[in-house]
Amino acid sequence: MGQSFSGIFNRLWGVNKEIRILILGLDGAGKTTILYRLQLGTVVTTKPTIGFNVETLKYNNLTLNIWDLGGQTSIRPYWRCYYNNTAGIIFVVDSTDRERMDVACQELHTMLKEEELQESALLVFANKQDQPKAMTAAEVSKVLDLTELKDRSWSIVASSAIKGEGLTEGLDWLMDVIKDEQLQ
Ligand SMILES: Nc1nc2c(ncn2[C@@H]2O[C@H](COP(=O)(O)OP(=O)(O)OP(=O)(O)O)[C@@H](O)[C@H]2O)c(=O)[nH]1
Ligand SMILES: [Mg+2]
Repeated sequence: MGQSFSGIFNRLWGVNKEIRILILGLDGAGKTTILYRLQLGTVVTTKPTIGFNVETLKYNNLTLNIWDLGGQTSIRPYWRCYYNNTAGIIFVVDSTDRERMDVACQELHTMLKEEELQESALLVFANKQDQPKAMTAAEVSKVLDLTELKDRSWSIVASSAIKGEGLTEGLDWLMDVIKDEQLQ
C-alpha cells in the first residue's frame, strides 16, 4: 500500500511544476554557453552577460526556469536579488582559469551562506574540459573546498559546453536530488 502511494506521488511530482534554477560563476566561465547548449543543443556565440538571461526548459514533465546571471565583478553583488525560491544552483567554473580559482571559491562560499539558498542543491560544472590545461573535476573540487559543505546536496561534474559533454549528466543529477528532497 505504502509503496503504491509513493509510486503515485513519484509519477505526479512534477506535473505542471515549475523549478527555479540559477546559473552562477565568474565571468567567462561558460554560463551562457551552457544555458543555450541545454536549451537549443547548439553552441551559440556569446557576449559577456550584463544582467541576466532567463530561459524555460522542459525536462520530463517539469518546467525549468533557468536564470543565467552575469558574472563580472561589478555585477556579482546583484546575484542575491535572484536567490529567492531557488531549488538548484549550477555553479560554473572555467577549469583552465587557475589564477582565479580562489576568487571562484570565495564567491561560491559567500553565496552559499545566504539564508535564501540554504535548501538549494548545488551542482558544480568543472567546465572547459576540452582544453589541455584544464584542471580535473577532482582538482577543482579540492580548491573550491567542496568537501567542507555540510547539510547540502552537492556534486561536481566535468563538462565541456562546446562539446556538449557532461551537461545532461549534471542536470539529471540535479533534478533527481531536487525531486528526492521535495518528496521528503
Ligand atoms: N573551450 C571552451 N570554451 C568554452 C566552453 N564554454 C564556454 N566557452 C567559451 O568561453 C567564453 C565565455 O563563455 P560565456 O558562456 O559567455 O561565459 P559566461 O560565464 O556567460 O560569462 P559572463 O556572461 O561574462 O558572466 C566564450 O568564448 C565561450 O565560447 C567550453 O566548455 N570550452
Ligand atoms: Mg554570460
